Amino acid sequence: MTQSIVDTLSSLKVIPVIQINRAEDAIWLGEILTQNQLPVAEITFRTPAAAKAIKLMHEHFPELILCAGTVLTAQQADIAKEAGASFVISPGYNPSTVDYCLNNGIDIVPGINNPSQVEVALEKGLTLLKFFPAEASGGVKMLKALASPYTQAQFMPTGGISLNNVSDYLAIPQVVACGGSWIATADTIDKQDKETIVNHIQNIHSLLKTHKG
Ligand SMILES: O=C[C@H](O)COP(=O)(O)O
Repeated sequence: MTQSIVDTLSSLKVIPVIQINRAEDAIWLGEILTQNQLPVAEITFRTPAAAKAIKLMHEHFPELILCAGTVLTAQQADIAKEAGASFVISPGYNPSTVDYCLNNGIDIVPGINNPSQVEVALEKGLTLLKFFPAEASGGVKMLKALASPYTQAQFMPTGGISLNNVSDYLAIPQVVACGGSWIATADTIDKQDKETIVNHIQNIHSLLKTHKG
């Protein structure tokens, strides 16, 4: 992972986690994200449209930081990279997928939610980790406890995060950015409900203006 991408994620603070059913929706969605100063998206491999959606978003908005989420296999990691994703994210720590990515120049942010997984990741040289599922794993209290022995680790908490608790996570110094599907849910994307998505982004910006750190 390049420091420049980590710095950009850290300045944006929130990553929309996107499940897309019609790849073409990636175009208007990418436009909304870039026009509303949240130029970042995690497109999840939870639908057959994921790869094409990544490709379309990357082609139309090359300035947008694009990653592939729910990457479970080496093959998906390859497809994501080929489509234009800058890095891939997995829900858990899958040793074979991680090793494949490390050996093939694909940046990966693996999911962890306990100390043993953090240590396995650090041993591989991976310091940016997804804390997932954040709320169900103990939330802010758990992440603070988990982060404290590993000063070199940084985290992207995801799972159960919303406007109500995102500030609490961002207040932890080792948190780079939080992921969340609430910004552009699968349902709002299916309905092409652009107004709701823009409102969510504007609410994030309003909240972050008051966020210290
Ligand atoms: O990896 C992505 C998560 O499933 C998103 O969680 P969320 O829907 O609670 O924001």
